[in-house]
Amino acid sequence: MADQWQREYDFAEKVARKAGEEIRKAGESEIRVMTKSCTVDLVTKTDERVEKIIIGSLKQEFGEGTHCFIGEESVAKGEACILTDKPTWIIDPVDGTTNFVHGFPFVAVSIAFAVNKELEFGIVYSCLEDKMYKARKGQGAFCNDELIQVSDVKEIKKSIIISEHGVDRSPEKVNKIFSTMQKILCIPVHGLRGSGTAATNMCLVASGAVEAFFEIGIHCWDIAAGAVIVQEAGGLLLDVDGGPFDLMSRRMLSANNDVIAHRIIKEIEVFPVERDDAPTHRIY
Ligand SMILES: Nc1ncnc2c1ncn2[C@@H]1O[C@H](CO)[C@@H](O)[C@H]1OP(=O)(O)O
Ligand SMILES: [Mg+2]
Repeated sequence: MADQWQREYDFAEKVARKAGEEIRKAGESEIRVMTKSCTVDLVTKTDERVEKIIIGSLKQEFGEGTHCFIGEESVAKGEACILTDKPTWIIDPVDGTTNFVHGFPFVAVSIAFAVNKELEFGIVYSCLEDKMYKARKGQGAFCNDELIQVSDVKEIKKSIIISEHGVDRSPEKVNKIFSTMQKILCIPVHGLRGSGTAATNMCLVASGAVEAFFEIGIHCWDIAAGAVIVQEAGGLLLDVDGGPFDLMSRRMLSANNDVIAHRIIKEIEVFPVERDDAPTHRIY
């Protein structure tokens, strides 16, 4: 059916905008910060409240029990993080919580929808910049309703690459992350960047501002919506070892093309992380 999921897609955009408005308003008053797995893994009442608003609105619109939900804060409170064949919303209410707490101006709402374990569409609302990124499978990617495309740069020495360092600060992991960054920086590339939100980072790949973004330790809700946007903008998604992308693996490389992707993969020092859908799942 040509316009199957169109109603969900249109509604998701409205909900993302409403969530973004809530985040903007909340950022103007005092933000009470709490921690989750460790002292640098931050969460606020806004994360929890906005997730409730998003899931509540979706349930009200589409009926209780018809869809499944994977939301960052619900999973943090012990709900399952398993992707089944059922229509499933994958939600990060505030991607870039650390940025939000500090007033660093990149914070995004990320909402994706999957059916039969395939992503149908993704919405990333970068709410402080007021940029609405969206893409639906087979229909192109857009920022504020204008078509976006990945960059056509093929020379790694003319690229900007994004990576982040996550919240796990064990020296062995930090060493691996910085060793990878050092090798990439010394190729040399034009620059290394990071906006502090994975969802926005993926939109920067999709809109051609950078050539690639990779991270190990990322969660499915950080990247599900961005994954559709990158692919629909002509980019590709891979595992950090060059294998197929797996949404639940917590390993992701998005790039404008396979030349850039494989040049970066040569430099990535992989370290183990527990899958999002591991039975013993712990967030960190
Ligand atoms: N353990 C982890 N490792 C790596 N990235 C993580 C992470 N936990 C969260 N992130 C996400 O990675 C980016 C910064 O590294 C943000 O998008 C952040 O999402 P969050 O703000 O929703 O927690
Ligand atoms: Mg996130």
